[in-house]
Amino acid sequence: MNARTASPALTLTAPAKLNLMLRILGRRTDGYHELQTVFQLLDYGDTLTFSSTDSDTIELDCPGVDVAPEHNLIYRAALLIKQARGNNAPGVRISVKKILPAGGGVGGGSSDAATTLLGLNAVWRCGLDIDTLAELGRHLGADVPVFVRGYSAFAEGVGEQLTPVSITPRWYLVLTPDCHVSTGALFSDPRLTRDSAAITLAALRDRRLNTQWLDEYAGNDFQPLVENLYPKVRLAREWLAQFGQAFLTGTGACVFAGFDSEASAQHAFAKRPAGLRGFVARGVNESPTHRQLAKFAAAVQAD
Ligand SMILES: C[C@@](CO)(OP(=O)(O)O)[C@H](O)COP(=O)(O)OP(=O)(O)OC[C@H]1O[C@@H](n2ccc(N)nc2=O)[C@H](O)[C@@H]1O
Ligand SMILES: Nc1ncnc2c1ncn2[C@@H]1O[C@H](COP(=O)(O)OP(=O)(O)O)[C@@H](O)[C@H]1O
Repeated sequence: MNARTASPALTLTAPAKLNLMLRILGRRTDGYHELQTVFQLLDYGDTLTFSSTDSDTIELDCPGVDVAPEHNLIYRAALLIKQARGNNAPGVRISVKKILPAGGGVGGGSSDAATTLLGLNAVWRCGLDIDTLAELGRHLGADVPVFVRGYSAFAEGVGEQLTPVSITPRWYLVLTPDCHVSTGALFSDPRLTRDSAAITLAALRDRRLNTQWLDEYAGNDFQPLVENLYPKVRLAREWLAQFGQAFLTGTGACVFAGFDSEASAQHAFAKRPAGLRGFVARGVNESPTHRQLAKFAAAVQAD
């Protein structure tokens, strides 16, 4: 192995998120929307492995994502880090095990992008700090910074102003209706309501969001429009509602409900209507990616 390819392979989880509440407050002059949302990270996601190669290219093996390789958010994130590194970055192969539904509102593409920024920063020893990586991520998508920072958060602005929160841990059953919702098309739909009242930071109290807080503020402003446009989403959400409050995440199409135990979530999942896909996952306040990165850094240092 030559000096430019000396890093060991690194495998990281790119976790999913749920929007436990989402309010659209208004539209800015640049067309983007002011939001308030609670990002709940999940201990469940895609797996990305970064291996050094002897070439100086970025090779991407990402089956299951229906976009040209150069438009894949993983490739675009890798290019950004390569440019930020400035001097000749070694080659890398990025192999992806994709389990999150693309365009499902669970942030799979954004999380893959954030994990690539974090992973290559470590493998290539770029030394970029989290603020710089979050800023790079913002150019790839509004949801990328929360995954770069790696904590569940109350988000404002277009989703980049983050206040860490501690959410009472729960298990979530997430269902994936078989339809693709375009985020851009929804935001530009004239029927979308954009005038929700803002939650004040004071309402976050001590930043501990328990189930009582969530019961009070839960709801997603995209839900009525999405259910109108995609009846399969409404059917899935109504089926879930027999187990407790059920909501759309992000712009959909996934819907979710919270449970007190894994067993009760799995029990409900086992009863789902035929043909409906989904998964059960635990809500976490810290991203699994950051835990794995800390282990990698310790191993590299000990080497
Ligand atoms: C609304 C959320 C909630 O999590 O939906 P999901 O994507 O997760 O479903 C996200 O913030 C979405 O973020 P993300 O999916 O990264 O969106 P981007 O690629 O940045 O933007 C896609 C398009 O949506 C519109 N857009 C996006 C974010 C925003 N705050 N206002 C907007 O108007 C813009 O037209 C933009 O061109
Ligand atoms: N690595 C990737 N994984 C998933 N989607 C990707 C990826 N790269 C680019 N995309 C594109 O980004 C869009 C949104 O992806 P995603 O983050 O999964 O959606 P959402 O924000 O709704 O959860 C997809 O529909 C797809 O066209």
